This record gives sequence, structure tokens and C-alpha cells, in this order.
Amino acid sequence: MQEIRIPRGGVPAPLWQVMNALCDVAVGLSDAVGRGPLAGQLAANIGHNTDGDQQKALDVLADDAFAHAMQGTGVRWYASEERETVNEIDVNGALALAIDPLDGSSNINCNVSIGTIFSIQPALDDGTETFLRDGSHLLASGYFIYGPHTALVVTFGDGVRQYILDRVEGAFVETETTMIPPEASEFAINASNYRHWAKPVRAYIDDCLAGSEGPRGKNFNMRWVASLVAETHRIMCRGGIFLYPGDERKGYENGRLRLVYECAPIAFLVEQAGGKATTGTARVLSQIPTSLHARTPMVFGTADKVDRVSTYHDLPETEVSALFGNRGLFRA
Ligand SMILES: O=P(O)(O)OC[C@H]1O[C@](O)(COP(=O)(O)O)[C@@H](O)[C@@H]1O
Ligand SMILES: [Mg+2]
Ligand SMILES: [Mg+2]
Repeated sequence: MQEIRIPRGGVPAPLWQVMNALCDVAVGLSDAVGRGPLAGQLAANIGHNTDGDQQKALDVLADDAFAHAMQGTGVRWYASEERETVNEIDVNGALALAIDPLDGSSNINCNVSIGTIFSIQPALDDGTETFLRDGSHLLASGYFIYGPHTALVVTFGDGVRQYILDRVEGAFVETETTMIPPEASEFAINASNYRHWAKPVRAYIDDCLAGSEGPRGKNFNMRWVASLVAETHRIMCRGGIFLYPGDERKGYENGRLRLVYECAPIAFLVEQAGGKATTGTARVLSQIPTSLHARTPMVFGTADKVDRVSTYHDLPETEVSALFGNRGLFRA
């Protein structure tokens, strides 16, 4: 019998068991992450997943724990970053779980926040087909962040709820509702890829970097944690924008992030928090994955900032090629 890790109130009844099981595993992961090297070789490289990413011991441990915990929760299909194909957990289950069991694994060994991203939707008879649908089918999505405190941020389609893990009680306690602040001046992008980006992305970032002397007429700050969960949590708390665009590197035509178990869950959450999430030009939740591990460019955060990125994609070639000093259309 599993312990009660999350209050039933506020969680839709058909989802409570799966949410409780997710929280149960998250409590264990939070413990292990908190103990760091004392918990064993969590950051040890143990191979590669089917997407070619380096797998750490904690990636696999988390994946096994979540898959196991789904038994008896109403979940039929389990799709994970760490598994090539969809697994059937319970033929009678009505739900499907997509999960990035451990996000930000490159940060495990340096004590930087990492997390788990998930979404829940109704199960179809075919496992793969279930996940190859647009985001309108999602019943819930969210993330756990294993940071200085462990938090769960989740939507059931009616706004966003936040819970903090009380380590003494071993249970998640609901705190204030989170909405993305409308005003912010931080952007997050892996700037080491600047030379590979398309012109509209370069132009957008050039104008942020130009600060008060550029067309934006104000200064910005930059962040890059290399943990999608940590970037999302910061944006939930204090706004801003995150970009992982496609670029010219081989294999990065659609960026780095995976649509099914990273981008769609975050997009659902961000929209429910009053923000926006696009591919740069189109809504992420309208994208239909072409395969389980398909990638998509991703831009999300404060709504008007995300809208601004898409206007850069509409600018004529002469404007995006121009130095910021000449980019007349955006001068205030
Ligand atoms: O290597 P980069 O370009 O910094 O990419 C970092 C991105 O990759 C990810 O780590 C991918 O997630 P995984 O750790 O689950 O593979 C994101 O969390 C993060 O936003
Ligand atoms: Mg990830
Ligand atoms: Mg991962």
C-alpha cells in the first residue's frame, strides 16, 4: 500500500492514483538527489538511449522507478525518453503517461536543479498512436523540480497548481497558484550555438543584447541552466523567455527538445499559467509528433515576448540581416 503523498482535493479523481504514484517516486528521487554522491554513482555514464543521448545511472533508475510505480494506477501506456517504444503497463488502464524521468541529466554531478517532466492523456487502443496526437488531448501535465526545495507544478487544465515537498512529512503541500508575471527582462538560450541559428533568431537575440542602445530600448539579462525544468520554474516564478530553436547543426534542424515528453507538457503548463509556447511561429500544442522521440523548436514564456519572436520570423530578409542600428521596424 503506497503512502499518501499528495492531497486528493484539487486532483481530478481519475488522476489521483497516478499523481500519487508520481509523487511517491519523486519523494525517493528528491532524497537521492539530495544525498548526491552519498547516494552512489548517480552521475555515472552507463550508455546511450535510442535518441543518442548519454544515459546516466539516475536516468535509468528514475525511469525504472516511474514505470514500476504506474502499476495499478490506471495507466495503460508508458512512453519515456529512456525507452525506444511505448510499454503497456495495464491492459485495462484508461490513461497514458509520457515522461522525461530525469531532465537536465548533465547537471546531476554539479548540484544544479534537475527534474522530471510528465503528461497524462486518455489511452487509445494503440500505444504509439496515443502519443502521436496533438496536445489538445492532454488531461494533465507538469514537472517536479529537485532543487534546494522539491516542488511539483502541475495543471489539470484549469490553471496551475504548485505543491512543495515537506521533507519531514514526506508529502506534497499545496502552496500559492502560479501565473507567469507579464513583465520580465530575462532571456534564456544556449548562446554557444549563435553561429548556427537562423537569421530571425539571431536578430531577436542581437536586439536583446543591444540593450538600451538597441531597438528594444532596454537592458536584458541572460540565463542558461541547461535544465529545461529549472528554466521553466524560473520563468513560472519571474517571467522571461526561453528559446531552443532549430539550427544548422546536423540533427538539430528541429532543436534539441522532444515534443512528446518535454515540449508539449511544458507548453500546456505555460499556457495554463498565462504564457505562450510556440515553435517560433506556431503553437506547440497544435503540433502532431511524427514519431515518439520527435524534436521541435521551442520558444516559451511571457506571452508578448513569445509573440515578438514570431514577428521576427515575419520580417523581410533585409530587416533580419540588418545590424540592430538599422532595424527600423522595431524602434520604439
Ligand atoms: O546541451 P544544451 O544545448 O545546453 O541543452 C540543454 C537542454 O537539454 C536538456 O538537458 C535535455 O533534457 P535531458 O537531460 O532529459 O536529455 C534540457 O533539459 C536542456 O534545456
Ligand atoms: Mg529532458
Ligand atoms: Mg531526460
